[in-house]
Amino acid sequence: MTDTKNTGDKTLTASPKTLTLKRPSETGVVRQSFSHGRTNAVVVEKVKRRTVTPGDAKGASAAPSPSAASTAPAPAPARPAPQQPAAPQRPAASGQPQRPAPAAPRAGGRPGGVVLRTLTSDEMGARAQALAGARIREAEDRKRAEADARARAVREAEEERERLAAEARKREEDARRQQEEEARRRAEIEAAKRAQDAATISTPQTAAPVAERPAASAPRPQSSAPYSAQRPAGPSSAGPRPAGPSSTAPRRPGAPAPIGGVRRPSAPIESEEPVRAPVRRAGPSAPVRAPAPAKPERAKAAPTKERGRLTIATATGGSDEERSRSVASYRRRVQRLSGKGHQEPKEKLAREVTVPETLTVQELANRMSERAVDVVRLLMKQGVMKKITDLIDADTAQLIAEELGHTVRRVAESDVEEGLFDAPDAPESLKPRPPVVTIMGHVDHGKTSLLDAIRQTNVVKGEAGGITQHIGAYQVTSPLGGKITFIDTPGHAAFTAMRARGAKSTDIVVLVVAADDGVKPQTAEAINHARAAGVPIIVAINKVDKPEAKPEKVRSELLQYEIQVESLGGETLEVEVSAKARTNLDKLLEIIQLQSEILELKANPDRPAEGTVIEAKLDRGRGPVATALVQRGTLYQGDIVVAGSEWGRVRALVTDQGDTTPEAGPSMPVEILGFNGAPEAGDRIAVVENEARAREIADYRTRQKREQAAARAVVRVSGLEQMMSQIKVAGKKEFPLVIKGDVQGSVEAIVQALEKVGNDEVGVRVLLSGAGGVTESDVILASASNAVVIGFNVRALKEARDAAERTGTEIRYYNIIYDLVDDIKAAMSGMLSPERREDFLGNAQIREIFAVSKVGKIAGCLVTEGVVQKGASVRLIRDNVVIHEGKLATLKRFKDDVPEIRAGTECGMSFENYQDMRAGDVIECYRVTEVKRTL
Ligand SMILES: Nc1nc2c(ncn2[C@@H]2O[C@H](COP(=O)(O)OP(=O)(O)OP(=O)(O)O)[C@@H](O)[C@H]2O)c(=O)[nH]1
Repeated sequence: MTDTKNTGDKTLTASPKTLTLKRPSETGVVRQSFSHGRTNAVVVEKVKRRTVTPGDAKGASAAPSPSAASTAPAPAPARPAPQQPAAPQRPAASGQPQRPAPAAPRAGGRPGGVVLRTLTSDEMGARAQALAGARIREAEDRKRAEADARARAVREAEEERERLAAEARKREEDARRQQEEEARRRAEIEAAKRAQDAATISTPQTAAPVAERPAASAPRPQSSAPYSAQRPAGPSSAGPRPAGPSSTAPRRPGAPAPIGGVRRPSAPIESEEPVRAPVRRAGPSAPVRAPAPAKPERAKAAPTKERGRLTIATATGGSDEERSRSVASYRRRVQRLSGKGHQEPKEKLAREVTVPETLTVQELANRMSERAVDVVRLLMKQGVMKKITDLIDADTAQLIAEELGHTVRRVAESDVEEGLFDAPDAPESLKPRPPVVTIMGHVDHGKTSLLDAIRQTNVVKGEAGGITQHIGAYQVTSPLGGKITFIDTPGHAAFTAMRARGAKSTDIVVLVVAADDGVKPQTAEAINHARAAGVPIIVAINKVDKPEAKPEKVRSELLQYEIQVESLGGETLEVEVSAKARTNLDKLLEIIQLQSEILELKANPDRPAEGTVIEAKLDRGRGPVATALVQRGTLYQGDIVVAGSEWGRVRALVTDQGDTTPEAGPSMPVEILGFNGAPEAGDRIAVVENEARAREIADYRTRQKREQAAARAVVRVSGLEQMMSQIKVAGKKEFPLVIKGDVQGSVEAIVQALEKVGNDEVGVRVLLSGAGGVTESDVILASASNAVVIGFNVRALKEARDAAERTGTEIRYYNIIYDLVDDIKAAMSGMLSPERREDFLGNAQIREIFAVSKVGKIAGCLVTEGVVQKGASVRLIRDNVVIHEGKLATLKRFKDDVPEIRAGTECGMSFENYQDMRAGDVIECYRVTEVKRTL
């Protein structure tokens, strides 16, 4: 232990062994500067130590002054000295300076350690200065803390206000939603009542609306779970509304008053509005209740994400914590919570849906005003997998439409033609019209000559080969003043179909019979057509100028066909004419007019026109041209017309004289320009109200045509017989042709004529037929099928000629139908397989069978009849049954090969590839020759 005494200017330290005298030799003040701006002055003292031996101790002990002895207690005898020297003594021994130890109160309350000297005035000044600085800083800190507290209080008040405002909005939304729920529930109950479904209305109407929610819509978004779970607790647990900040919360004008009272600001909102994490986080007093597990995580993550973000709120001095949801965001959230399924169901409109025979899924959906995807879903439910572009039939469409609560009106596609033709006319609107006369008769009996004579024109000379090849229609004026329309039908059998059409649109048939030729097959045919059409006949006995003319014979021959002419006491008018000599032509016209007067032919001219196409062609300069006969109404230039699968706007009307006319009344033959394509002879023409209708009808007819063609292509097998015949047809050789003609009628006639040329084995196959020149595409089509192109009264275009040369396709031109048919017939004959003709040679009987090595079996025979020749065909007959047919391989007389053996001679025979001969078998020998056949 060491006792230290402060002796004023020196310090005496006594220990049992050593006594150290410390003298302050140097002192100073060191100023310490700290980083936070404070400074401290420290007094530094340097002490010199001197070590004294025990001998010196006396002197040393005697040396101190009595004052010093009285103040310093004698340490040595009072306290036991430590055995080992104190650690601090070592540095003292080394003579190093020692800093005074800080004064620490000892247990006895006496200060121990080094006694410091008093502070200097500088030190005191520095200390006072430091103390003053510290006080100033302390005051500043206090002020700052107070300011912070105030700002925090303001912020908290603001935040509280925001939260209450949000709460008020929430209450409004709740109220609105509750009303919607109520309305929806009422609607559901109404619907349930309508359906008279007792089960669905079993839910009590007085039940809390929120409690019904999950039941009303099973699949709810996940987020709606806490909402619905907590919702009942809200209004019930809220209790009476406390007067407080909530009463000042902004309320939307017109919005219903919040129900259920105001909740306490913290806990209920926390638990009910877990999404509002930022607001909750900001509140210092907001305890985090236990909401859905995911939500607090999101709330924690938010601050790190938003840290450092510059927003308007932060820029204007606020903080992120003060942000609140916008009304739109709130609305979105409410929508999300309520889910799509909770939207008030739209009132269902039951429609009358027009369902045609087929329609696409999309089309059906459009007609029902439903979503196509719903229709597809319904179809899938019924096991029908369809895309929206797929076609469905009317039955399926009806099923779907009725499932969706609509009514169905089924319509047929053919309904597009409804009301197109034959609308009845009021009797008072009917006015007399000219008769339409068709001239019929056998070939070369003078039909065209007669008409020509009547028209005083020369049509005969212009016709190729002198044969009428298409219908012409003309109007003439009778001597009695009235007009008569003539239709000139060709007389050749190939034109039967066209003639039949002519009869249909005819009021009177003039049957031309040549007096020198009498009644012929086609005369009879014409009679039948006229009868079938219910058209009266006028007999014109022609060529009476000829010396060999026998009109009486004609009259009597007609009796066979139940035509009794007037001169024989019958009702059929007859007149002897000569087209050549122009005799009795006026009489013929008079008779026609008289007959028409008897018929009282009338039509309403003041209605949209109807008519029949007599002929149609593709004219190079004028486009498609249809020769038509107007039968009812009046056709005007500019009218929209439909004929067959073609339609168009009438560009021009041309009379039989070649003049254009703005209109064509009943019974007037006229050429119509403006069709999109050439219609077919016999097609009925109708004027329609607009292009859309015309297009609809044309489309429908095109579809029908295509379907009919496809139906023809379908092979229907029923019964073995039909199957066999079809195999035969399938094996039929075909002569493919592409036929192009000047007019549709000619082409039709050619096709019919050629179809008659074939037989069971070979026949014509027309790949394409139509009016117009031979085009490049015709040639390409023909080359693909190795077909021949026929041009009747037309020529090939240059490109077509080039294509034909390139592909090696043959183009043949004709202007006479007979030549064409004969050529095709000859060509087809070449395709016939030659006829096999069998010529009997002789019979031989097998007497014995010899087995010869390397050769095989040899039959030893006797020729019983005729001759047997080497290489000839043979039949082996056993018991009258043919058991082998083949060739005779060897024929030997003894050992020599011979070409033939005559009856009564024995010989040896062997067959090609056959060994099973037996004694007693008969060998029939014959030769096969092939004969070329013709059609
Ligand atoms: N002598 C005489 N010859 C006639 C008379 N009428 C027509 N011919 C002749 O009979 C031939 C045939 O006349 P067409 O008018 O072409 O006979 P078609 O019935 O029209 O013949 P297709 O058009 O082929 O059906 C022609 O050579 C006429 O000159 C007539 O009254 N007297």
